[in-house]
Amino acid sequence: MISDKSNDDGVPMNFTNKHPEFTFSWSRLCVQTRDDNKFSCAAYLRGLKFDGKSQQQRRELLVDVSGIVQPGQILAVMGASGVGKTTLLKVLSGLDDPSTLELVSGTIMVNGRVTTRNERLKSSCIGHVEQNQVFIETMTLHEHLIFQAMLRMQSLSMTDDDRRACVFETIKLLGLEKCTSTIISKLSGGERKRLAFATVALTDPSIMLIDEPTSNLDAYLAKSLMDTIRKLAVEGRRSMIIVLHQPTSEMFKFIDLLCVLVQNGKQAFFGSTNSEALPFFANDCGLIGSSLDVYIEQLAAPETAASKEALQAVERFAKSSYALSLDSLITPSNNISSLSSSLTTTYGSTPNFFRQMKWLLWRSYMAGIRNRVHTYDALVKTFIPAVVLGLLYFNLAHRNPSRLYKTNVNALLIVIIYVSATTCGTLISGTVPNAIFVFLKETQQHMYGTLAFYISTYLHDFPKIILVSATFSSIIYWCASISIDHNYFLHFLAFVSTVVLTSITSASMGAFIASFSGSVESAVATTVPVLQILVVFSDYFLDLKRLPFILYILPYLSPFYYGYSILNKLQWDNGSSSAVIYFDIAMLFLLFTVFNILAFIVIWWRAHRFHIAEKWQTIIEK
Ligand SMILES: Nc1ncnc2c1ncn2[C@@H]1O[C@H](COP(=O)(O)OP(=O)(O)OP(=O)(O)O)[C@@H](O)[C@H]1O
Repeated sequence: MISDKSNDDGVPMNFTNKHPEFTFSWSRLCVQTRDDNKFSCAAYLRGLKFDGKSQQQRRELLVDVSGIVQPGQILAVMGASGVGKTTLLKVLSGLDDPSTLELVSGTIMVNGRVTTRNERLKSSCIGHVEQNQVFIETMTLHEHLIFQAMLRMQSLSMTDDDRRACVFETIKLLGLEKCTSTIISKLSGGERKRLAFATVALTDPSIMLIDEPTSNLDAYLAKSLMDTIRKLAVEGRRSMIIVLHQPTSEMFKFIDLLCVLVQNGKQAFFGSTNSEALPFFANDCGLIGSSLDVYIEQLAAPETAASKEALQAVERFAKSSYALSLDSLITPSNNISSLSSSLTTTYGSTPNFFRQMKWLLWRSYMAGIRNRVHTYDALVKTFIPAVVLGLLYFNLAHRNPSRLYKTNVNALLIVIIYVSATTCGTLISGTVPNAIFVFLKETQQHMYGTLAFYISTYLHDFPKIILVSATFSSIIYWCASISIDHNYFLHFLAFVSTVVLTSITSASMGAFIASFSGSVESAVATTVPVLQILVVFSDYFLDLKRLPFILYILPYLSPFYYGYSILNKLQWDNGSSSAVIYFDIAMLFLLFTVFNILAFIVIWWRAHRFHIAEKWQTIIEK
């Protein structure tokens, strides 16, 4: 519940100013989909569609949509489900996905100056509360906001204590005190909505775009939240755009401007809620009724069920005096004074690298300690096969001193590195795609860079990989009494280190596969067969000298080839082939480094490709 007190007290200090005031306008926006029929492997893996342009069937999502909102005003975008309200908000903030959407034409302006998607994304002054905000579900509400405050609040002069105080005020403002320590996955729909709003409000943006703030809220909470939004807009001189799905007459009290979209993303109205909307719908369109919610209900009807008047609303609006006066307000300006307060002066500054690392590691730790499923999964995958294999091969030397002994030990060596490497490879590919998904969202807000993300993810997962592979190999080593060396302890250390090194190399391959996978499922489904194929090239299953020429390179890419070679020499050569062992170790390190660099490059590319494409386009157009 939102306490009356938080609203009566007014807007907290940190939300009331300092940001520049921006008039936000857009003119004749037309948006189409890039529907692609052609199957492509990259598209399957990433859900992205780059090629096959010739086979595209484009669909119009927005047609000639224009509007303007000034500081202190609230604009509500309304219309039936699927008419393009969310698409409009995403295109305005720059959070649209250029791989599936194409902004065909139109201009988006701040203080009359035309902006690019990249500029809007970079600016700390545009805050977008998405319909389905991405959260790390195992964090508590308070931890989530602390993380956001530490990396997302732009003011460099703020101390960590100031940031904590802002989090406290935001929680109070949105009536979230009751669930401060609740894990996000356990929050109700309404609480998630308010948390999403709080996350963006923390950054004190001048322009706020909020997708369906009142859905999932009861009437009292919806009214209280609208009251808060109104205060943020009026007292904080913000330009607010909200999407409202089911407007009630109560809601219109909070709104200054109205933009109505109808089927296929066409604009049926833009203007003032009080003085223009009622006369337009009643007199110009001839709709039946006397209140705005009744008119909007009629406009939201599907084409087959809509009245003749409702169907003509788009045409009537285009010819109306309201459209003409809107056109005169949204013409781009080359005025120098408006340039001086342009978006480029509000680019967010990313915190320094060590701060990024510190808070990313903190978040991974806090989220990780509650992720019991993942911990149990790793334990089950480590202990059960280790105990089963340990029992099957128990005391191998004494049980089986025959000529089969060597064959059995070699089989056990390859089984150990294969199971350990696959467990570690899938451990990484089973978590990294989700982390990348959150990273791609957060990097748009300039919270942290690719390097800090990659290193912190690695530092968090690295100890787990070492623990899993060392525990697994140690259990089997001692159960099977593998060592025939006199120096048991040294042999044991070399053995376990080899299994760990092979496993972290396989994990780096898992990271590489995960870096371009669209989901955990596709990453794991690719990592397992890749490792299965590579184990065949370990020199255990095949006579590698007889390989066809075309496959000649594969053993050199296989961590199992080097790992098995080291274990084999440690077992039977009694230290006589140390030069070969050093070469194998060096190759494992090389593979580890190369695959990590490749994974980093792919993740960096995914985070920056649209910026680069936009920059190229600007250079070409110049
Ligand atoms: N990236 C995309 N690729 C293809 N089609 C899309 C894409 N994004 C949106 N659409 C389609 O565009 C239409 C408008 O979607 P949008 O989410 O903007 O509607 P909406 O008015 O916000 O609906 P709702 O009120 O139900 O949230 C829908 O038919 C949707 O399927």
